[in-house]
Amino acid sequence: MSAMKVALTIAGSDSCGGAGIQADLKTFAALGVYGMSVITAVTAQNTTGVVSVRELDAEIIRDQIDCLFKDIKIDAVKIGMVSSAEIIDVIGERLRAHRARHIVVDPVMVSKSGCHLLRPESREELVKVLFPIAEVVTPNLFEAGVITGMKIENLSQMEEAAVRIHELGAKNVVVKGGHLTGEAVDVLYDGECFRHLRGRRIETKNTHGTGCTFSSAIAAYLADGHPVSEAVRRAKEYITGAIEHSFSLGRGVGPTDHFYLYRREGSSHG
Ligand SMILES: Nc1ncnc2c1ncn2[C@@H]1O[C@H](COP(=O)(O)OP(=O)(O)O)[C@@H](O)[C@H]1O
Ligand SMILES: Cc1ncc(COP(=O)(O)OP(=O)(O)O)c(N)n1
Repeated sequence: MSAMKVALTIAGSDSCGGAGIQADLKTFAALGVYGMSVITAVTAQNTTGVVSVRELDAEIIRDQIDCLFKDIKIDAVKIGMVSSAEIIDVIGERLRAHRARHIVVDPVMVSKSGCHLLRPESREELVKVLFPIAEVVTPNLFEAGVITGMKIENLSQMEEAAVRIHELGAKNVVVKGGHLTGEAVDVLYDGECFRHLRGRRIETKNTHGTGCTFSSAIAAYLADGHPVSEAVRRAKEYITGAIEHSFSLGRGVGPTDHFYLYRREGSSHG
């Protein structure tokens, strides 16, 4: 039997479990990878929005990272909500020190409900410190627009944004088209070629945590030894299925289902 693969998420906690650390750990588990977490911030959040945010101190973030890397071989790392420049700096410095491999950066900026999960004044630091250590970065249209200063409304603009983000140091860029209309197409750029990852658009309001789930699925497949293009292709298939089986929870935007493949026929949810 081959050794268990291990993935680490460095992200914020989402109290309602649809995004952040909780979505990442569910994704790792569903994909058969052992999941570990470094929490950067705690959000009080439900399906209708984010009520409040508390960043953790840089020291406890550093200690979480150091104690894991000193003890355990980590096959891939996903980075989500990082909140502030100080937190970004400690993550970048410690991941470099530990020579972390297969880093996926989801440059989370604002939640779907409109709450800032990264201080706007720290956006440049995120790009400067975390993009050069990333194997894959996964901006959505808004994030790609902020990073490049472009207005992005179609596939050719997504390609141009991917090239510019690649120039900022990320080895592979996936610009996600989840917020366009029509087919859900993402653009992968590896510095040489573009690949269009096409998925059927699912008509649902329940898309809480889609970006978190997609990026942690990429990390899980990288941990499992897949090359980037295959990891991204499989992650796209996984998020499409998870959105297809998303469900209503609470009064707002419900979560995706990570475990639909495991449910016995006949079981149901709302
Ligand atoms: N309604 C949908 N139907 C199918 N795929 C979707 C839908 N919404 C988002 N996706 C896919 O989910 C992934 C995450 O994208 P997106 O929702 O844009 O990220 P974020 O949560 O960062 O805004 C992408 O692969 C995107 O194409
Ligand atoms: C703690 C935390 N991290 C990230 C997000 C954003 O998640 P995302 O997958 O981009 O989608 P929405 O939550 O905005 O639907 C979050 N909400 N909370």
